[in-house]
This record gives sequence, C-alpha cells and structure tokens, in this order.
Amino acid sequence: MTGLVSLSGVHVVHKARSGGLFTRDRVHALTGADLAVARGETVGVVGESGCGKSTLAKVLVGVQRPTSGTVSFGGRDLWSMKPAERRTVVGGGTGMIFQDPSTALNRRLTVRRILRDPLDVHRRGTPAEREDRVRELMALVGLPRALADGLPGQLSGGQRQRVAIARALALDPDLVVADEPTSALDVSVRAQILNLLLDLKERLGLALVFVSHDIQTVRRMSDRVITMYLGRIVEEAPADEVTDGSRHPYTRALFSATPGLLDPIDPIPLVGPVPSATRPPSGCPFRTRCWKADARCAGEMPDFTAVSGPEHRFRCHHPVQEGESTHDLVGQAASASPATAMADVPVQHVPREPS
Ligand SMILES: Nc1ncnc2c1ncn2[C@@H]1O[C@H](COP(=O)(O)OP(=O)(O)OP(=O)(O)O)[C@@H](O)[C@H]1O
Repeated sequence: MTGLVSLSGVHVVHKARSGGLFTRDRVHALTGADLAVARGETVGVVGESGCGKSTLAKVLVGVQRPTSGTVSFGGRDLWSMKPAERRTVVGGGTGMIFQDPSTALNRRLTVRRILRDPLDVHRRGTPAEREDRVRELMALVGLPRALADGLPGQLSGGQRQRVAIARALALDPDLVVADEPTSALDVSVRAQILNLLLDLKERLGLALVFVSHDIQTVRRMSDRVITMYLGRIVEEAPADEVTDGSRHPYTRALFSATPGLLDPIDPIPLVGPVPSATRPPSGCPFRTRCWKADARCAGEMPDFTAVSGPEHRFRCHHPVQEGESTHDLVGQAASASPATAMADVPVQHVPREPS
C-alpha cells in the first residue's frame, strides 16, 4: 500500500461559539494529529461526540485548513499549493459523504444535475462524456436510470445517500471520507449502504476513512481503527486487535460500552463528563476520567508507544497490559475511581491560545 494523504502535527483551533463575539476562548478541535492513510485501506475513526472526528475528516479531504501542521497529498504540502492547484487536487482526489443526505444535496437540482455538477466544474470530458459518466455513476451505486430526473425530495433516504456517494465518486477520487454515512438512515437500509461502500472501495481501490459513533460497525468495516479523545488521536490499532488487544484505557472503555460483542461484558465505568474542549486538562486529556491516572498523567502528555510495528500505537503512561482482559479492567475501574487516583493532583489546564 502506498501513502496517499498524511497529517503531521496538525492542530485545528476555533474561536469558541459559546463565548460571544469578542471571546478569547478557543476550542481545541484537533491537537497534534499525525496520521497517514494509504491507498486502498479503510481507516475507522471512533470517539465520543465532540472529540474531533469530523474535524479530522475535513482536514483529510482538504476542506478544513489546519491552524498549524502539514497536510500532504501524494507527498506534497496541500496548503502551500496555489489555490487553483489545491482545488484541483482536493476536488479530483477526494470525495466526502456526509451524515444527512437530505441536507447535503441541493433539493432544487435533479439527480442528473447533482452528478454532473462536479464534472462540469472540473471540465471533465465533453458534454456527451459527462452524460455517460452520470449514467455510469448511477449504475455504480445501484440507482435506476429512471431516477435521473428526480429531485432529492422524491427519493428515499437510502436512494439519497446513494446519490451522495455517486457525487463523491464523480471525479474518480483516491480517497473518500464518510462522516457518519448511515446515522440519518432507517436501520433497514444501513447495512445496504455500508455494503455498498465496502464494495465500491474494493472495486475502485479507494482509501476509505469511515467516521462513526457505531464503533462495532467501524471495527467490522475497517482495516485500522483510530481512537480520538478531546481532539487527540490516542490510539491506532488494527481492527482485529482493537476489541481485546487495545492498550489505551479509553479505547477499551469505549469498546466495552457497545453492544454486539461476542462475549458480552459489563461496561468499564467512566466517571464524569468529557472535559470542555475550550479548557482541556493538562497532560493526558483522558486523565480526569481514567482510573489509572496519577501525577505524571497530569504533567505530561505521553508520546506514542508502538505495540506491534507502526500499525498499533497508543499514547498512555499506564497502558492496559498485554493479555489483560476487559473483564479485569471493569473490576479495576470500579474499585479505583479517578477521584481517588487523582486526589493529590491539582487540575491544571493547557494555556489559552493568544487571540
Ligand atoms: N466552526 C467551529 N467553531 C467553533 N467550534 C467548533 C467548530 N467546529 C467544531 N467545533 C468544536 O470542535 C470540537 C470538535 O468538533 P467535531 O465536530 O470535530 O467533533 P465530532 O467528534 O465530529 O463530534 P460529533 O460526533 O458530535 O459530530 C467540538 O467541541 C466542536 O464544538
């Protein structure tokens, strides 16, 4: 597999929405992200709401400019390119599928116009070739030709998402990012859309980045799973290791809390809410909810430790030990709450960004 897109030390900081016009509060949506996505692989991204999954997705497809750090496409720095070149690289090389096709598609345009639009903008082929491509795209995603003149409002939710997938594929991208592609759909059509994505990925040799709250689906769909917490990537693991072999306590806690495991277990209890992304804790961001945390965790963000080559790595001072079962961790977490573990540690926050 060859490298396609890579992030190095990427930060995305926003002005906080909640603080009013003149606020100096900043949201750390993505902090120090390093990630490489290879041609043909599926990378799943999991984490609780607000942990930066969508921000990571948007950075990967070049629609979100990082506050700092480097995004490379085929080894070239995307944000040092001239805007016209960047538009060509991003428009032609990547596609994005959003959560809700009802809002992602222009309701006034027919399916044909929606699919022709990227071909027209990027001047792909002659008008006749563009019409052929529209037909080809509809066939690729399993949409009957008769729907070409339909409006999004006349289609079912599953058909609308097929249109959105076809649009993402219009320019024959190498990378497709799907951000919660099934969460707005009826349960009955979710599996069809997931299977379609996997099938297209195989047939077209796409790299697929798949973001979802449904972490068992992410595990089944992906070659590699990225766990995010409060804007940081805290673990990357091969999908077949992530359930029982993940080493970050947070990854284990996430997977223990989802139904669908072969061997059902009690969830690892996590105390308290996710801290605010405007004032993330110092050191390891997970430490305020982690039953293993101590003063070191408050003082120092752990570097990545490799488990089995570059495919599995985590950032934790007190990782889950190899062979330790999630059952063991449930007991540990229940008997050592973070309040006990962190009793001597003053809560510090990372400094605010200058405005
Ligand atoms: N444009 C913006 N302005 C201010 N804050 C933002 C902006 N975009 C995202 N955020 C904040 O950045 C953080 C990360 O958001 P992001 O949407 O990436 O998280 P997420 O993991 O995708 O969440 P969800 O699962 O709920 O979609 C959140 O605290 C969010 O409120």
